[in-house]
Amino acid sequence: MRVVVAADNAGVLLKNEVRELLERDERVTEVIDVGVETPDDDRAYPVLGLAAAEKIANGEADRGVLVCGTGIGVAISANKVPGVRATVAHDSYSAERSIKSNNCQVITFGARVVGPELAKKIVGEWLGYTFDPSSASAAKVAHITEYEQVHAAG
Ligand SMILES: O=C[C@H](O)[C@H](O)COP(=O)(O)O
Repeated sequence: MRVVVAADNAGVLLKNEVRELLERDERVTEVIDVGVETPDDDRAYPVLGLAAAEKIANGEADRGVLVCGTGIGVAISANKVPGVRATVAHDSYSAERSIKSNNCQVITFGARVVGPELAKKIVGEWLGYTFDPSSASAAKVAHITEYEQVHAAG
């Protein structure tokens, strides 16, 4: 599994901790870090969230972990990229259902909301979940995709 990570300056320290976790996880074949790398880089969260989501949309990454102050801004941004489903998930159950119900490729965290140990525990669990395309949830996700395709810009 190839995982893209990104954060703004509010989330960079947590993102870097998650990146180290991912780099040690045998289920992860590649970690792509689109930044920021340090807290003095003040590029805004949409820049990073959109860049990461585009890696998924263009097939360079399978999943993403994005961090900002709340997790909300990067989730909104990532969801603007066609084909990408992203959500903030600060608890195990939501993280699990984000895959099994919603086939989200992206999980987001708020570094001002959740501690690093909880976030890393959730990421470890999240890596183990897969979406079942034959499940009852598949048609619901397909409804979103169909809307997106019908209303695609351009
Ligand atoms: O959702 C936005 C993030 O929490 C970001 O890190 C902080 O944004 P703000 O500076 O606009 O509050």
